[in-house]
Amino acid sequence: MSGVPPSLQSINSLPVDFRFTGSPTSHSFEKSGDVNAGNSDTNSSCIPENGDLGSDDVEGMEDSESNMDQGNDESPYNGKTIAVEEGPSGVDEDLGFVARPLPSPVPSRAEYRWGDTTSYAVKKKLQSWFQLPNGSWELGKILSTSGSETVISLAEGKVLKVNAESLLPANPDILDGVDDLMQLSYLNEPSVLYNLQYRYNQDMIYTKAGPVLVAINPFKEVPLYGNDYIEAYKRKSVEGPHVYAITDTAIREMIRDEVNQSIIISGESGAGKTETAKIAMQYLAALGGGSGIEYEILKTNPILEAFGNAKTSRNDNSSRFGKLIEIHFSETGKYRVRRFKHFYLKSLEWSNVQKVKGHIIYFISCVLELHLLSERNWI
Ligand SMILES: Nc1ncnc2c1ncn2[C@@H]1O[C@H](COP(=O)(O)OP(=O)(O)OP(=O)(O)O)[C@@H](O)[C@H]1O
Repeated sequence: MSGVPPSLQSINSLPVDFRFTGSPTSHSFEKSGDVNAGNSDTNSSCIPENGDLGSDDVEGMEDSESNMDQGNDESPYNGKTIAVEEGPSGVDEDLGFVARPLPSPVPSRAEYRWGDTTSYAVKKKLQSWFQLPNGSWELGKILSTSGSETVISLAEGKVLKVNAESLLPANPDILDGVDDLMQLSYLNEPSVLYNLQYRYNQDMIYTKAGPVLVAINPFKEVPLYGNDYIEAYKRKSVEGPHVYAITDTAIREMIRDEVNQSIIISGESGAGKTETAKIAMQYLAALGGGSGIEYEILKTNPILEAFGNAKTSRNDNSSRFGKLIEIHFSETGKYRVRRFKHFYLKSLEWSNVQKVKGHIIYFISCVLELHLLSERNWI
């Protein structure tokens, strides 16, 4: 398996067993002022030739759009307007039941927020994202606006009349590929997906989201690892988002604040949790000077995997065990950071409870714990 999603599909609209297909550079989604890019696979067949898809919303898309809404009920991006229903509430004497109170027509704070950015984008005629009925996002340029109706030009010269509230503002080109999603002016679903894809196309598989590191599985070798990179992150001569940087921060904060640290690696099966844990351990092992028990533990991985892994429909090398890896550091490490001969790794395996016990634990199947211990407590 390799490659990127064929288009900027909505997270909520991804089928359960969505697979990556195609090559890493195929189907790349360009963003330009002319909006002449995008995925030709997107659902153009449902768009009438005159491009006029109705005024309130996109006509001719009702069926598929309502399907889309069903899949996106929780999304703040589904462009739904707030239904203001009128009618009595209280006891209905004819029917003899207590009518439920009607939803408040007052938008929530979140709705105000999204509404504000959308109207700002429309007013300024910024590039905006429009969600097609198949869930893909397409970039459009706002041509004109009157009332709630907006005319946008999409890829391949398609011109649509849409409800302004169904649009989400896109970020200016200067923010393309920022290494922290927090830097985006507009933090909405298509902007996040676009930014991740933009970086992924250049083999930048790591992106920060504040203190969280987002990693995209490249399904190929990427030139981001090895001694040169480890040295660079140790010296802090590079600052790009990386597992090495997260691991470095964890260890430094453990030593500085004398507080144990945990690195929680979560993601669906095949996302790359096990590989990511190994990359973090490589960094710790290198801090230990490149010899000692830490390397021995790393070398046991293939043996553990031989017994504890299996081929599944999602991953040729799927871990059948959850992993908790505790790494104990001596207090003296505080002063002699390089002397990690004092630490040892203890790798605990427990049967794969996360696969049977459900959702939440399922996503937390690899935890690295860094413990600062007094040497006299060592076993
Ligand atoms: N950083 C990476 N660089 C290159 N390939 C990777 C990387 N991360 C993951 N992969 C590829 O993806 C495959 C699946 O990754 P991995 O086994 O770590 O997934 P997982 O999240 O642990 O899955 P599961 O929950 O099923 O055990 C790996 O065998 C490897 O081929």
